[in-house]
Amino acid sequence: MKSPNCALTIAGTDPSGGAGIQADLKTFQELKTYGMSVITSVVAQNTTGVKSVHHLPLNMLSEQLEAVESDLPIHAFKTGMMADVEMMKVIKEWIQNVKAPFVMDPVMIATSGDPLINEDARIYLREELVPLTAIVTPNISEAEDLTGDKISTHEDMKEAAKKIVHTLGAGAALIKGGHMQGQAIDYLYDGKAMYSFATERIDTKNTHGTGCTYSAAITAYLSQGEELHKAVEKSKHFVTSAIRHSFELGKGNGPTNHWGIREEELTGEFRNYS
Ligand SMILES: Nc1ncnc2c1ncn2[C@@H]1O[C@H](COP(=O)(O)OP(=O)(O)O)[C@@H](O)[C@H]1O
Ligand SMILES: Cc1ncc(COP(=O)(O)O)c(N)n1
Repeated sequence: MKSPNCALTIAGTDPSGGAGIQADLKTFQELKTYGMSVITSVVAQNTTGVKSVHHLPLNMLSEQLEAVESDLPIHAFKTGMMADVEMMKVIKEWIQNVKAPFVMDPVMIATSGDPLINEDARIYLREELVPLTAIVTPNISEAEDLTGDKISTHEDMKEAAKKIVHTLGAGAALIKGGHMQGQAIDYLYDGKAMYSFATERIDTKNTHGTGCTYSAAITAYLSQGEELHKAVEKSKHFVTSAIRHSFELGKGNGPTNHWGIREEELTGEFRNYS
């Protein structure tokens, strides 16, 4: 068999299987992408929240990165939880030798409200890592943190996307509207054009891992050579299906369904985006 497209995630874990590394690998697999993973932190969490976190020693982080990069192709990679500046420095050094699109999910707070990254790390992420990205995918509060501006309207979302590209130096910015009212609308700005991706709001609390799943899907499509705005459009479809078919599991915010898209292929429920 020919060699597959290969995607790597660099992120924290979720033993309950809905977010982090576990969500990323499930997404890669669904999208026929060979998935690889480098763990930054082991997180004891479930659908109700984060219980405790253990950061891997820095040498283990760099040795994992080296183990993957020295042996296998990387066609695209993403980062999720990177808890502190020391870890980010190791990852930055590694990124500088890798010639593949970098998708950053600027993970700061879990859906449960628990912080996943410290204050110094927010600044380092913004100043040193955002400029290396092909695309950064903040939700509303992460976009507010990155830009320093309050976001209340769709116009504010578009302004934030432009600022993240033109002022912070990202390759592109996708501002996710999951936490706004009304339709679930996301805005993508790639430095030239503004695109919007809209779906109906699905009435569910089971959204644990949506951001991880979305950015992993974008990484998978980019690893296949898909053009950026097409990769986002297809990923919006993927994450919407995952939310529509999400699971009533656990006592908190249940996980999304990574095979939701297969259920829709069977029943023919496809959506178009503006
Ligand atoms: N209830 C919902 N119905 C439909 N789409 C949603 C819903 N909640 C979130 N989304 C979508 O899921 C994706 C993840 O967005 P968001 O929840 O804002 O990110 P995060 O998980 O990082 O907080 C976006 O495409 C957003 O529009
Ligand atoms: C290790 C890890 N990374 C990221 C998230 C964010 O999850 P969500 O996609 O729900 O914002 C999480 N809960 N745990």
